Amino acid sequence: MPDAIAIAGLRKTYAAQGNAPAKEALKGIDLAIPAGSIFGLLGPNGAGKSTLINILAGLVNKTAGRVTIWGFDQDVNPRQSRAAIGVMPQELNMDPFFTPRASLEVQAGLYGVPKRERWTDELLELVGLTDQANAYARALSGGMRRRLLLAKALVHRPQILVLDEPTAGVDITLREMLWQNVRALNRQGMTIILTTHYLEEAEQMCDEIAIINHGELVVRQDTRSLLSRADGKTLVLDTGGRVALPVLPDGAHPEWRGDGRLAISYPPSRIRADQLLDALRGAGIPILDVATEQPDLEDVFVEMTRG
Ligand SMILES: Nc1ncnc2c1ncn2[C@@H]1O[C@H](COP(=O)(O)OP(=O)(O)OP(=O)(O)O)[C@@H](O)[C@H]1O
Repeated sequence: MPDAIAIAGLRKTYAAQGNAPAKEALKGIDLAIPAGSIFGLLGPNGAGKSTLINILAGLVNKTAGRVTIWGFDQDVNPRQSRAAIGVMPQELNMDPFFTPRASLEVQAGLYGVPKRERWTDELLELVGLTDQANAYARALSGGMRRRLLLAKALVHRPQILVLDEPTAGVDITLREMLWQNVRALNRQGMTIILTTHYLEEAEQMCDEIAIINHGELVVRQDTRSLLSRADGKTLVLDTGGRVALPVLPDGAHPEWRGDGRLAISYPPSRIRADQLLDALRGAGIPILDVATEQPDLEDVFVEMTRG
């Protein structure tokens, strides 16, 4: 797969303003995002995610480094590199006097999309705004505005779609609709980059994940192997009530839960589940039911961004 985006040595320092000192928001990021992926960009508040996205979108000037979008160097071919990317921003401000249809037409005009190549009606249909096509934007609900922002990001048929916190404060129905849209676009070949604070969502949606912290890339991995980095699993057993426990393999930590079940956390890199089960059975402890609990992205995230 060629890279949709290649970033090398990317730095951003915001100049000092008044009493605020200069701020180094990105400290030399190297990152390649493969074409066709759904890529998650995660990090705690202030990590530099918006700065990175705004640089990609051409809204913030970088201090140093190279950004190549769909094969076009941002400094050499600014127009082509901008045309390859569409950004759905976080904030919901929009012109209150434009209807959704007019908004999309204006946006298409800004990108120089000729009239016959516009797909306004299809876009309105795609995001479920056909019925509101001619309503004033100020009459749209927050959810409808968000959908309009998604449509606006797509007017010029970009190869890469960037979503900045697309589901922050959005209800379940809208969230599902957004994700259906995003998956459908991805199936058609569009590369998707998203930031989100909902780690569960990133875990479900993203093929690959990068975590940045304090302006540095701390990890970039496919989601599955990232999850397996957290070396901790839990075996949860119903032993029919509290019983005396035998000695367990070194590294296993048993604990009785409030519901009377026995939870044994262990590092799967060193201990296998059957060693634990053998030890219990060897001590004559009945095992009425077994479940396992895997670490999730939240665990990995906390581990990677600690300190
Ligand atoms: N225009 C600016 N001028 C000065 N400092 C800025 C500016 N924009 C961002 N910063 C600082 O740069 C750092 C990175 O901010 P950024 O908004 O990129 O983080 P983020 O990861 O997007 O955070 P969040 O999840 O809260 O949106 C922060 O310390 C922020 O205060």
